[in-house]
Amino acid sequence: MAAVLELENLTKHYGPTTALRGLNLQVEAGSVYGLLGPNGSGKTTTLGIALGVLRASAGTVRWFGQAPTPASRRRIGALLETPNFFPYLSARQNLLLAAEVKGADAKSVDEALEAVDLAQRQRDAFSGFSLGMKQRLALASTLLGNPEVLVLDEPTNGLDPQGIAEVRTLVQRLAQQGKTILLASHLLDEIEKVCTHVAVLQRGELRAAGPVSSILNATDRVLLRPSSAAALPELQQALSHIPWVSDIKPAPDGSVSVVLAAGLSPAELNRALFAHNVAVAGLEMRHRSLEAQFLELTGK
Ligand SMILES: Nc1ncnc2c1ncn2[C@@H]1O[C@H](COP(=O)(O)OP(=O)(O)OP(=O)(O)O)[C@@H](O)[C@H]1O
Repeated sequence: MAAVLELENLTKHYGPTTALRGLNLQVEAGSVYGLLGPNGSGKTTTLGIALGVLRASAGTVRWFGQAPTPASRRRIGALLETPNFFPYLSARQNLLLAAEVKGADAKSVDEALEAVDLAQRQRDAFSGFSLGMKQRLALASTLLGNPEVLVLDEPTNGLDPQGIAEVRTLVQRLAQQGKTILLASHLLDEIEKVCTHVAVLQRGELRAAGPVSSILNATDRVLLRPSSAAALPELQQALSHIPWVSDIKPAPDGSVSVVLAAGLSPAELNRALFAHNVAVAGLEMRHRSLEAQFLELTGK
């Protein structure tokens, strides 16, 4: 996969405040990359530098393998803050104005309205729109000119639950259509639902990065209940002989939790124990949520 965006060693100082410290990040084509971090962790600064609206104190930005140019900028649609739509103009009129500023044509307006499911409501005034519809229109404005990449800062911020659901569904659909998406959020839930990859930022530093699924899998644990209290030592003994089992931890309730190497399943563990003549009374997968990891990573 080609790298769409590469950030190398980005550092940003705002006077005495260091907002980013040597950030490295690579966004591959076709991914939905989540930038996850608490308030003030540097997400907006990262996006601002990537888009060229902020200047880095040090480090480099490459889009599509090259230093940014006006031509590469046209391949990117961005939503950093809520656009100022005119309340009494229709959705279509607002987008036509935005298209004029961007140098996009009317066909692009039709496509964008279609993409965000507002074609039916395009003649209605913006002021009558629900929060979700307003944000979908904002997303439509990023689609003008049909960019390959979308950069979205907290796209569901301030929305009601219905609006959040609408916007998340839309982001997923745009990703399915092949857009590469870089999205900042402080919501773990959002990242888990929408993103393929995640980078966790804390105080301007990268704490973890990778596919959402591998970050989750890497820390899943399997919980085993021995057939009786007396069988516990035997179970632990057998586990210690299985090379792809690690971090064997007895729990206060008499069960044992372990970590399996990548790609191995609880069923395979059961078979391996059976081969050691050990049968367990229970075996269950405990997914450690991204939230638990995030809290651990950020020391909260
Ligand atoms: N224009 C600025 N002047 C001074 N400090 C700033 C400025 N912009 C951001 N900062 C500081 O830089 C740090 C990172 O801020 P940034 O907005 O990038 O974080 P964020 O993760 O996007 O947070 P939020 O979600 O609250 O916007 C914070 O300490 C913030 O106070």
